Amino acid sequence: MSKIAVLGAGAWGTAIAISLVRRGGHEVCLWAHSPAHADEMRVTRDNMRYLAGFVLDPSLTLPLSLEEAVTGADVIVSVTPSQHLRATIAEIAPLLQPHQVLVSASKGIEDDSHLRMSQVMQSITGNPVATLGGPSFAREVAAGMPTAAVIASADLALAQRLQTEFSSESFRLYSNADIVGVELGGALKNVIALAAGVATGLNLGSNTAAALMTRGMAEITRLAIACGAEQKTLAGLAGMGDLVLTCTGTLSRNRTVGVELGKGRKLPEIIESLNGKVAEGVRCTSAALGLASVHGIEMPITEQMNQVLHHNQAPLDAIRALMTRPGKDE
Ligand SMILES: NC(=O)c1ccc[n+]([C@@H]2O[C@H](COP(=O)([O-])OP(=O)(O)OC[C@H]3O[C@@H](n4cnc5c(N)ncnc54)[C@H](O)[C@@H]3O)[C@@H](O)[C@H]2O)c1
Ligand SMILES: O=P(O)(O)OC[C@H](O)CO
Repeated sequence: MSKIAVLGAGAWGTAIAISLVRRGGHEVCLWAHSPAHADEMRVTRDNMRYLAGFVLDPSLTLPLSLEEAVTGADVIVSVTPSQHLRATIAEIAPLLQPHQVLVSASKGIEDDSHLRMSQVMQSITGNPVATLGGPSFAREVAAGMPTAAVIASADLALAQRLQTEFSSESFRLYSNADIVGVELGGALKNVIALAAGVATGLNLGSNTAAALMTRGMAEITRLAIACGAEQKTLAGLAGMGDLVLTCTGTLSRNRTVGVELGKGRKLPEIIESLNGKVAEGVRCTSAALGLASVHGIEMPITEQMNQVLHHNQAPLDAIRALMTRPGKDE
C-alpha cells in the first residue's frame, strides 16, 4: 500500500489517478493547478475541463494545496505540461523527505536548458526519480482499455517497484533502466506526430505517412543515442510504440495540430481552439533542435516542422524541401 500523489489534473494526470484507483491497494490524490478546477471536480466528481465523462471514485481525494498533496506521499507523479514542471517541483522541494519518489509522466524537453524532465527534477531535488512513457492516450487508459507502457529509472530496482505499484489488468508496465531513451522517445515523437498530421491535412497518402514515421524514428534514434539512450528502447513502447500511436491516432493533440496546419489554419488560432490543452510538440520542436545542435545531430523533419510552426513555412514547401534533399544511404 502506497500513498500516491498525482500533480496535474489534465487528461493524463486524471487518467493515471483513475487507473491507480482501479488497480486498488493505494491511497491516491489528484492535485489540480487551478483551485477553481479542483472545486468543480469536488462538486461534479468529473473532470469536465480535460477528461469529461469518467466518474471520479469517492476514494480519490482532491487536496486543497500542493503541501496537502505531497505530505506523507510515498510516490509523487508529476503530470504538468513540461514547461511548468520546474515551477511545480520547486514549490514542493522544501516539503520533500529524501525517500519520496518523483515520477515524471510529462513528455517534453525544457525550452532553454534542453533538459529532460527527470533532469529538471534532479536539478532541484536529490530525490529518486523515474519516468512513465509509452503509447497511452488518457481517454483509453481512463476507460480501462488494455494499454502497455514503460516505467524507467536509472535505478532498475526502483523502476521494478513502481512497475508493481502501477500495473493492473488493464495497464501493463514494462520496467527499463534507460530513462534517457524513454524520455526522449516520448518527447520527440510529438514533433513527428505534428508532421504526420500536416501530411494528413494536405491530403497526402499512406506512403507519406510511412516515410515520415520511419525517417522520423531514424532522427529520434540518432539524437537519443547521442544523448546516451539505448537503441532497443527506441524500438520499444516508448519509441516506436508511442510514435505509431501518436502519428496515427485521431485522439492525438499533436497530430490534430498538424492536420489543422496542413489544412492552412494558422498556429495561434489552432492553439486557441485547444482550450488550454497542451500539444507538447509545438514547443518541443525548437527545444529538440537546440539539443540536436549541441550534439551535432541532423534532424531534417524536425527542422522543417520548426519552419512551419515558427517561421511561416508553407506545409507543402516543407514536404518539398524534405523530398529534394541530397540522396542518403539508409
Ligand atoms: N493526454 C494524454 O493522452 C497524454 C498521455 C501521455 C502523456 N501526456 C503528457 O502529459 C502531460 C500533461 O498533459 P495532459 O494531457 O494531462 O494535459 P491537458 O492538456 O489535458 O491539460 C493541461 C494541463 O496543464 C495544466 N496547467 C496549465 N497551466 C499550468 C501551470 N502554470 N502550472 C501547472 N499546470 C498548468 C492544467 O491545469 C491542465 O492540468 C504532457 O506532457 C503530455 O504530453 C499526455
Ligand atoms: O495527444 P498527444 O499528441 O499529446 O499524445 C498523447 C500521448 O503522448 C500518447 O502516448
